Amino acid sequence: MTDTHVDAVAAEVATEQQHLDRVHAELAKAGRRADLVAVDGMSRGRTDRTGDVRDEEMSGLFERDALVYTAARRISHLENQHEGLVFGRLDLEHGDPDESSDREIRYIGRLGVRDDDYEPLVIDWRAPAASPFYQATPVDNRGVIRRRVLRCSGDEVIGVEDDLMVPEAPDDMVIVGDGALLAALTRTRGQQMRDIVATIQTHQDEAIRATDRGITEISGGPGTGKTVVALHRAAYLLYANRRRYESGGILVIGPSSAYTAYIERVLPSLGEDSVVLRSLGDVVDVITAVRHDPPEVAAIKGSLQMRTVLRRLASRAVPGAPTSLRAMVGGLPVRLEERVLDDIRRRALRDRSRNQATGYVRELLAQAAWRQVREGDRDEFMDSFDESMAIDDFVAEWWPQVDPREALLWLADTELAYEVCRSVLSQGDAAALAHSARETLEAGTWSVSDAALVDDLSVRLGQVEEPEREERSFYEIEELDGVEELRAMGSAITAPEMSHSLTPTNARERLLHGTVGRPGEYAHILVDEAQDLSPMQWRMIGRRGRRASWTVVGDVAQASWQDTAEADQAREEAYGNQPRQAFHMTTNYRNAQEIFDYARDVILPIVPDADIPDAVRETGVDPVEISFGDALDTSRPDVGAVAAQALDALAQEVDGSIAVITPQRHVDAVLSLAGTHDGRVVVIDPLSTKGLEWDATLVVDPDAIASESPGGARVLYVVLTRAAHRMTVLRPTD
Ligand SMILES: Nc1ncnc2c1ncn2[C@@H]1O[C@H](COP(=O)(O)OP(=O)(O)OP(=O)(O)O)[C@@H](O)[C@H]1O
Repeated sequence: MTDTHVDAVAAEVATEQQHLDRVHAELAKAGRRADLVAVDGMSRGRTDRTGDVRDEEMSGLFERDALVYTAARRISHLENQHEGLVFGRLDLEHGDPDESSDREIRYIGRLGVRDDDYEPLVIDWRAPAASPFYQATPVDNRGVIRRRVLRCSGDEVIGVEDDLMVPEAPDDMVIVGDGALLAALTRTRGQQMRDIVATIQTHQDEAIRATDRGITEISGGPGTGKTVVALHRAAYLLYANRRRYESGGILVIGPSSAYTAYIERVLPSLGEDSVVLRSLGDVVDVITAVRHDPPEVAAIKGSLQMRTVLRRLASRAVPGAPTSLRAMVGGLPVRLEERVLDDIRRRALRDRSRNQATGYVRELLAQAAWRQVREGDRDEFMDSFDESMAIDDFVAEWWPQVDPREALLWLADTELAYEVCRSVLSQGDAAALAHSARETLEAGTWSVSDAALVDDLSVRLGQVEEPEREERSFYEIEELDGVEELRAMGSAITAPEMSHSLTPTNARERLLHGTVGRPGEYAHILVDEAQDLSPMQWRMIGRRGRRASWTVVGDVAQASWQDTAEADQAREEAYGNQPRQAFHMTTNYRNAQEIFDYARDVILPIVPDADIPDAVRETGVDPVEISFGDALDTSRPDVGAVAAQALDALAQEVDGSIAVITPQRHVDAVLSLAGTHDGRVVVIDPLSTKGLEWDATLVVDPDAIASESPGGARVLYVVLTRAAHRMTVLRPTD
């Protein structure tokens, strides 16, 4: 770089700093007089010179007015994140490009800010006036001469990167840098996902701003930005139609709590904190599951055949309930045998949901009792029946309120499991369900696939009617704390250990704390890693989006759910009859090309039609393979020692986060590496890596990962596409 160039860059940075200072001065005033700060949607009509404003955008405009008073709070939130409130600048031409008086400058930021004269100092990135920032290309420049990305640290501009959108820059315009995208991709990743608001690419922008009607499906191979695009879309929807989406709610579903912890900063950094993030294990209130069932059990629990099993569970007699009624009512002996009681149960369940049928059941019992007695005055008999404490006791035992979780635990009785699974599942599968329920009772924690079953049962049984809601119990608090610990480790590996000191009584109490509520409904549902949802999980999510529009993100080659036809059927039911639009992403922004080539060679022989994107960035460094000794080969260091050494090397090469990804069989050998290298290292199981990424990964025993995982090589493919810059693979000696 020549001295003149350095001076020119410094001058550009100084100019941008001046503008940023103006914005901050305005914001300081906003703290005192919040009504002078406008979120930009307030008058998007005035700033959009390129097109008409649609009706719903206008309603969005007025809704944003209401946010004026919260703007200062939001902005201070953004400041704390050090993300840079203003990140872009457009120089547009309105006539002769060489005539500086014909030019317009627009600054683009996370929120819109206006000065006292109501002139925009910053335009919200989601406003139509900001769209040329994302849509302009040299081929179709949309009036843009120069697009500039500002890099800021707090309120200081530390650099600029320009893209020139016309063949030659006007004489008075300086062009700096090689473009912002590559700079962003080369940066260290850290522990949490960052927003990409400054470098959204044109094809991504199209998916982000697509109409909110019906179903939007976003597909693409690993690292193509599906997740980050979907999250920006959520922020866009809130902007474009705030009334609908803020009051109706947006639900974002991801595969694991490690994933929700990973993405949870993106929306707040875009100025939105009203979106509900849930992992598949905590969609149902009062259940926070992180434990995974073994693949074969998860496959049974996820399949649509469970509907029949759950229907039978919900309608059978309560285990241990009396099988006949014997009581004296009004001095007369009442005897109702099992067959009569069964008929009453069936009739009650035909007309009502179980937990709402208690009064009705009493009526049916009274009628049956009268039919049997037929002596004296009917009304008198009915009154006596109504007031009988013996009948109260009987009803309490025979027709108690049934908690859906309790009903699922009935499966722990193998005979009962055989009965409700008859002709639907094999005896082996029924026994596996029974065994799994017993394990749940021992562990005191639900598995991720149990959540969808509880949800289904809760709808079948109806809301449990309780006198009043319980306080949050000791076990609930403890369980949530446990989850935080897991999040911190970024690993589900230790889940079963949380329960080692539980007695059967408090394990049960922990499983049943709180009350399962009705499924909440949302206006928009965003599902990430959709290829992994089991049919029963689609039903669970579908219940929350009966009137919702959807954004659904996935890649079939990364699937860990095998029966795609059944999952597709359940997905169709969840969508309902809504229009669809599809977007396909083809550029891998995450993996260095050398890393992705390695992963591609693993997946293509197994899934020949896998969606293979282009990786845009090279590092010149291939993944490293190292072998370790095992019980049969003690001439080489064991896996723990080799992993520690390989990790030291990776930690030298990258500044950011590192994951050691290990199959169950090597967990003990590598667990002590978690938290090393200044807390940069997590140890994580293969399934929990879905949707996440690190600067470097250490992949332990890939063949074992494939053989231990439900999706086999597809899960290994996920694992091999998690590293941005470096990857080391450890294999046992042949
Ligand atoms: N336009 C962009 N500018 C900067 N970074 C980007 C851009 N698009 C994507 N990225 C980065 O690429 C990485 C991969 O994105 P993301 O996790 O959304 O991909 P994905 O398609 O969901 O991946 P996978 O299916 O493998 O989980 C992230 O670090 C993301 O920030």
